[in-house]
Amino acid sequence: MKSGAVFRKEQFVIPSGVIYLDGNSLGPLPRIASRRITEVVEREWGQALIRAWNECAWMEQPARVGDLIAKLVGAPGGSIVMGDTLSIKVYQALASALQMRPDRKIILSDSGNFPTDLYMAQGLIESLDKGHELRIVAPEAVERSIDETVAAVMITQVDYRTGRLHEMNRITSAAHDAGAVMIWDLAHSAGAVPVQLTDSGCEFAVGCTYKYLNGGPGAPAFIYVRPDLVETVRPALAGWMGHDVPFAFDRDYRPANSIERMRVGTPPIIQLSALEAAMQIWNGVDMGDVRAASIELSERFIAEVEKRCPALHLVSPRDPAARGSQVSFRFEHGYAAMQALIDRGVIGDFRAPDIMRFGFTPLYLDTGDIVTAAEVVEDVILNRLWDNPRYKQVNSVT
Ligand SMILES: Cc1ncc(COP(=O)(O)O)c(C=O)c1O
Ligand SMILES: Nc1ccccc1C(=O)C[C@H](N)C(=O)O
Repeated sequence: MKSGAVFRKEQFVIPSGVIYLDGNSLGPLPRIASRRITEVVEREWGQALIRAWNECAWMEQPARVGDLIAKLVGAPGGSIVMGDTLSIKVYQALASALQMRPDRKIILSDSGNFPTDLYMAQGLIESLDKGHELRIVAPEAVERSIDETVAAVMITQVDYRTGRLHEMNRITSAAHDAGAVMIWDLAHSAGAVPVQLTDSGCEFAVGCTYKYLNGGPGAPAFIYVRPDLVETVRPALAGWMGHDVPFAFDRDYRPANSIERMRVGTPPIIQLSALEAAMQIWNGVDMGDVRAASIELSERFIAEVEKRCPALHLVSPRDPAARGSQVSFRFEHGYAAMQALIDRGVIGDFRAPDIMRFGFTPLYLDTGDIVTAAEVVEDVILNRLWDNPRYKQVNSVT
């Protein structure tokens, strides 16, 4: 059975024998991206050389691809630009936000945020040396912790460990009621759940493109700035590609009068081209349909796993409306169990100390995959296949 209108597995390279439940960490290779990379390398870079910046419109690519992302996250054209890694985009958004509230010193985030977001905040605070403080509260406590001392609320919408989903509009309204600036990290949201940035009213949003958007390892991040602010935000990283006229080579920095001011340096053209091609997969895809299919798959997976493996404890919210597009289970031997699963073609990942994480991506997963994956989980858990010295814990990616 297929998960409805959004299923398009034939457009991806999925190795045979693999059920891929880690598209929430690194999306698989879209066939169109593979073809496009070859073309960009051989024809554009190889033949056009430096001329390609003009002839192949390389220079406009960060904004052009930003417009494709904008369609998926409910933002207008011209409000998103691509570049750098997500860590850098978090830094830029946060630095800009703090400049907008010079009298306030608190950055509010939650313990479900991904470490790099918190580290970037800590690093920025040190560099600024103006007495800012990072306040980290429990995910459930975010809304009630927003008060008039908070300069910026910086939250990742979907908790990378538990999959818990924050209500974007509610938290944004609470931030605005207290006069704080709202920054959303959409790393686990873009291409996973419906997002309406314009409706939310948030000032900034950032996200990566190598997960649900399938742009490939190291694909550039995106940053959204609310259109009414774009001519006043300070970009923090004053790189030449964000200059109003980069090729005037002025001595002094003057930011572009558009979202382009959030650019920093030379864009990664090959990687951006892979992403631009990968975005074609979303043509005709409704995020509401993706969400419905994702919920169907994740509900089925939870039911199948709980029926078969009482030793696994769900740590994701049971209410699908309160989850992103992933499901996590706690299991004491989770690391070893995940290695055993991966050995058997069911690829998820592990997050310390004991979380087995599974991502649901209806573009290339169907119910049959989910049931098969649950059967393999059952085999690994009930037959203690994890209890093997080969699966001893090391500090690895998955
Ligand atoms: C919420 C969040 N922020 C940031 C990152 C990573 O940032 P970067 O792309 O700079 O490695 C991730 C995942 O790697 C993430 O899940
Ligand atoms: N960028 C990576 C590079 C290597 C391994 C994992 C990642 C991830 O993206 C992890 C992801 N952010 C997570 O939610 O765990």
